[in-house]
Amino acid sequence: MQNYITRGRLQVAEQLDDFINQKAMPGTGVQSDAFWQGAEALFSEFVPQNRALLEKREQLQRAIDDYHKAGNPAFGEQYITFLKEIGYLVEQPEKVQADTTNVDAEIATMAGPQLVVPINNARYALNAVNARWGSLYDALYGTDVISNENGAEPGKSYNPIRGEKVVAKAKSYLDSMLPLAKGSHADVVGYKIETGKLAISLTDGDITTLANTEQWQGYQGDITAPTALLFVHNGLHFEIQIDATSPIGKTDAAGVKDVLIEAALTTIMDCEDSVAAVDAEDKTLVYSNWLGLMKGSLSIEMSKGGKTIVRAMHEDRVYSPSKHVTNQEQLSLSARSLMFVRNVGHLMTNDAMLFDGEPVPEGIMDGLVTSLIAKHDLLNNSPFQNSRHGSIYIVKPKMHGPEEVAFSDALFAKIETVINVPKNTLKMGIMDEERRTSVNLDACINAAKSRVVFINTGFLDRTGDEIHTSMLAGPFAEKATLKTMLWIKAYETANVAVGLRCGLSGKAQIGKGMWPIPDEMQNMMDAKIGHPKSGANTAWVPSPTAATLHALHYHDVNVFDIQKGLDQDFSGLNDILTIPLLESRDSLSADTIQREIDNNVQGILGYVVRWVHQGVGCSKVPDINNVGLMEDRATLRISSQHIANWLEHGIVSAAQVDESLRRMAKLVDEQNAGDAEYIPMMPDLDSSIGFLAASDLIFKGKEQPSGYTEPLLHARRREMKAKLVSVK
Ligand SMILES: CC(=O)SCCNC(=O)CCNC(=O)[C@H](O)C(C)(C)COP(=O)(O)OP(=O)(O)OC[C@H]1O[C@@H](n2cnc3c(N)ncnc32)[C@H](O)[C@@H]1OP(=O)(O)O
Ligand SMILES: O=CC(=O)O
Ligand SMILES: [Mg+2]
Repeated sequence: MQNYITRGRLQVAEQLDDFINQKAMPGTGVQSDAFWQGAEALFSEFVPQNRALLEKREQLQRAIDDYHKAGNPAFGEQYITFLKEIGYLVEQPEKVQADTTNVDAEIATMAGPQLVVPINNARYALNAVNARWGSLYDALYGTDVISNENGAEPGKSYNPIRGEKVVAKAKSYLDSMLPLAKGSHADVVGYKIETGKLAISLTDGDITTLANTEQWQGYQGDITAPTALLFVHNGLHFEIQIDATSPIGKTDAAGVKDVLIEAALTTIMDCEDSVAAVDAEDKTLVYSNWLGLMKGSLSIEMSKGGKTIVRAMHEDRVYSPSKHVTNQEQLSLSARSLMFVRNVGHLMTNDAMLFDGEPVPEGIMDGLVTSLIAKHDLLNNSPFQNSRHGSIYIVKPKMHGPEEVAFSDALFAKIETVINVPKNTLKMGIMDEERRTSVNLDACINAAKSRVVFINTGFLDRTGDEIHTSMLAGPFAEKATLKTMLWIKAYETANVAVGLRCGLSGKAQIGKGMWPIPDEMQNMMDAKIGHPKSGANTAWVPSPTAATLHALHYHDVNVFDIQKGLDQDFSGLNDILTIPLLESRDSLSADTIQREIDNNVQGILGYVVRWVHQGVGCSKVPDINNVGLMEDRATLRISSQHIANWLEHGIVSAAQVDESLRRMAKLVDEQNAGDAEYIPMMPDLDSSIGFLAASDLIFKGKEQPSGYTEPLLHARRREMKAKLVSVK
């Protein structure tokens, strides 16, 4: 039984109430009585509005379903007219100009990777905030960007053949990021500072310097024997690290031991799709990690490589600057990724708080509590600073259209009064990941034009919404084909164009989505160069290593130059609205269908069982070819909606899906056999809560609001938690 503390019309779970009053609030200048009175007023104003917005989603979906059921054309003029008539497609405002102020450089004027991390995993969250800088040597050595050919397998201990390949590759990157006036970094035998300038000795005895001497920013160590030289290119810093006594440095003619590069400029601390947080206990953990990050106090003891270490947030990096940079004694650069917090969307409620006896909309609670916590950063209650401009960065996911953005904008304004911070302190990252947002993006930006700090194409949720919205229009193309079709290309292009025409360049991020194959880094390198080339100044990566590698793309491409040459008037509406249906049912062989179902079912089970049984919100799950895929709630939405769609249109039968579920459950249990924490689904599948959750997600997929997976996942996780408590 949950104990609640009464706060006017609110009841707050005791554990959360204690956390807010005793940990989060002290030091914010916010008084308990005023806070809870403000919170009560906030919920009373916004709960009914939240409900009405959800009802509007349902109403539109019913109208769209009826339209398709009646056999109307799912394209062209008639379709567009219909979408306008029902209020799905709204009149776009003429000229939208974002006027957000006090935005940190990492968001506004820099271009580089954005890391996303489940906030309830302190170990990963700390790793993420520290991923502002990454070792290029480690990133290359540890991934398939360096091939195993010719004896270069990673092996158990250091392989010098692989090491040589790493150094050669890193130096070729240096040649393009930091060209020398003469020769190559591969031929350098010494990097020295002489009379305030860089003197770079080459194997042929010549001494050269940088082609552009302004790139050199400073150094660490003694001026006569620097341990690090700092450079800048395309606004990103990097260091050549020198130590001729280190294991790597002693094999290098110039004593270079590593190249350290600025990597994850920003990180999204995720309370949403990568976490499983279903009750007061889980939400308190989420919020307390955020508090630790905002107060700079989060740390964990962990064992790694046989050693116990303490992981905490990194101190700034300090250099002696070169003369053309500043006359000051020291140059200090942030060693931490600038943090956003992703709140949940408008759909879910959570009984960590009750309002008039009902669980509150979780998004409202997240907004209030995460903002209160972030006030510590504004008041410098931390040895570190997140925003140097007094802003709190919140990502709002899964908003459908401009009314929902306007709701968040008004909510943020009210939260500002409750926690007593200036208007527009709370900034908004708008996920462009629902179809109604994509087709009304100018209006969405307009609805938060003084807060917007990013628009990001969350193509995974967007694909799930694509399927759900047009569930009754016909069977969809195979899952892998969906991401190559007209609609998605137009959506991606339009997002950048809208961002540019709304004045986001220089003020906000135009972002691209996640690389969901964490171990395929060479493929990421081939694919993700497309992001800066498309004019996006950030894109999501799943890990610090991926951030380090993806950072190289922003050296290859100057995004802000690209943005200047792009067509800002692109609309692509017809293409965006072209539903990616299967061209012909006959093109699908029985084998293809079986494979598609098995693959989807395996992904669903592999993810869901850990979510429901263990509370793990983001997993690497092997697909049918044994390739580990990042699975989160958005990828689950796609897989479950896809099967629901094929069931609806008779491409597969319920019996076939059920057979696949049972066969794959055995396989998934086997794949997890090495995990001591894993709770198997077998042998009694019909009473396995995880298995039943996966099955519901498919068979009840058509009825789920917008095809979201949260309602079923939360219910089953709560059931599992209750069961685990009862057997203790
Ligand atoms: C559609 C969307 O909403 S996408 C957004 C949601 N998705 C995400 O947030 C993805 C975040 N990524 C992850 O959670 C993980 O990378 C996974 C689940 C994909 C893979 O995790 P694992 O299988 O544990 O990774 P793996 O074993 O290869 O690596 C673990 C190491 O990498 C680090 N790591 C992995 N991912 C991250 C991350 N996102 N941030 C920080 N560190 C990370 C861990 O700290 C760990 O290092 P440590 O031992 O020094 O602590
Ligand atoms: O949140 C990201 C997505 O792709 O969905
Ligand atoms: Mg998403």
